[in-house]
Amino acid sequence: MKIAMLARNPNLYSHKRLVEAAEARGHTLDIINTLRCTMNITSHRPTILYNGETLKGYDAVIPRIGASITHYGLAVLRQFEMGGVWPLNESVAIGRSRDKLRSMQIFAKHGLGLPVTAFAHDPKQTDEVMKIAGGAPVVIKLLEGTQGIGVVLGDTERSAKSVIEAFRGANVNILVQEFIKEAGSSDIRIFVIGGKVVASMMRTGAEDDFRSNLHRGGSAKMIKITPEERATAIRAAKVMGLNVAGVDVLRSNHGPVIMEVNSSPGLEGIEKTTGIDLAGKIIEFIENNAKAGKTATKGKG
Ligand SMILES: Nc1ncnc2c1ncn2[C@@H]1O[C@H](COP(=O)(O)OP(=O)(O)OP(=O)(O)O)[C@@H](O)[C@H]1O
Ligand SMILES: [Mg+2]
Ligand SMILES: [Mg+2]
Repeated sequence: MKIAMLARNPNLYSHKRLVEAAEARGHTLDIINTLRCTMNITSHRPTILYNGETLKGYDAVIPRIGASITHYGLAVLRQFEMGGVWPLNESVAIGRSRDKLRSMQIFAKHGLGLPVTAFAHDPKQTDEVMKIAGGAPVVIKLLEGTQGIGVVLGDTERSAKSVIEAFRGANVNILVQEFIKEAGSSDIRIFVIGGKVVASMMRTGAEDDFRSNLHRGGSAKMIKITPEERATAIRAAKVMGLNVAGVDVLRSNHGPVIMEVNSSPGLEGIEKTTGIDLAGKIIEFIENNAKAGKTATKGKG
C-alpha cells in the first residue's frame, strides 16, 4: 500500500515508529508536511499540491495533526477524503474530539461518565459556575490547553474565584470541573484501535502535582483495567467516530469518568510502558480497513 502521513516533525517517536512499522510490512509511507500542502478547491476533482506536484495514488492517510494547526490540518485531511483517500481517523471525528465542550456534550448525551463540568462565557457567572461544579476544590481548565498547561486546581472558594477571574480577564475560554480527588493524581490512558482496547497504562503525577501528564514529570506503569473502564473507552471512541483513540479516564467514586479523547495519541509513553507494538497494530488496522471512498462522512464537514 501507499500511505500518506500528515505530520510536521518526521523525528517524533510516534512518526518514526509508524514509518518503521509500515515499511516492515512492505508498504511505503510518505510523511507530508501538512502546512506545505496547497489545495485546489475549485476543480471538480479536489487535489492537493505538494512541492509543486499533485499528490496521488494514496490508499490511506494517517492524520497526525498538531493541536496548533487543527483548522488548516483538517481542511487538508478533508481534501484527501473528498479525493477518495481512506483516512485512519476522519476529519469530522477529529474535529469533534478537539473541541472539549462538544465532546463532553456528546459523552453526556450517550450516558458516559464525566466529571461534573460547568461552562459559562459571562464573567459575572463565576458564583453560578462554582456552584454547578460543587464548590471548591475545583479544577479550572483552559479549553485550548494541552500537556497539562492551563489546568489549575482551585483549592479554596477564594483561590478558585481569583483563578477564574484571571483567566476571564485574559479573555480565554475555560471550564470548571469537580475535582476528582480520589483519583490520587493518576489517570488511565486506554488505547483503542477499531473498537478494541489494545493497550492501557496508568500515569501518576509527580510528588506535588495533581496532574498526571508525563510532560509534567509524571510516571507511567502497566495496568489491568476493569470491564467498566474498557466499555467506557470503547464507547467514547465510538461516539466520537474515531478508529484510533487515546481515551483518558479517571477512577472516581462514581465509576470511570472521561477526561478527554485524543485522536492522535502519542506512541512513545505507552509502547515503552507496555512493550506492545502499537505502530504495527495501527498499520495492520489500515491493511484490513482501507478502501477507496470508504468513509462515514466523505468529508461532508
Ligand atoms: N477534574 C479533575 N479531577 C482530578 N484531576 C484532574 C481533573 N482534570 C484534570 N485532572 C488532572 O490533570 C491532568 C491534565 O488535565 P487534562 O487532561 O484535562 O488537560 P491536558 O492534559 O492539558 O490536555 P491534553 O491531555 O490534551 O494534553 C489530567 O491528566 C489529570 O491527571
Ligand atoms: Mg486534550
Ligand atoms: Mg490530558
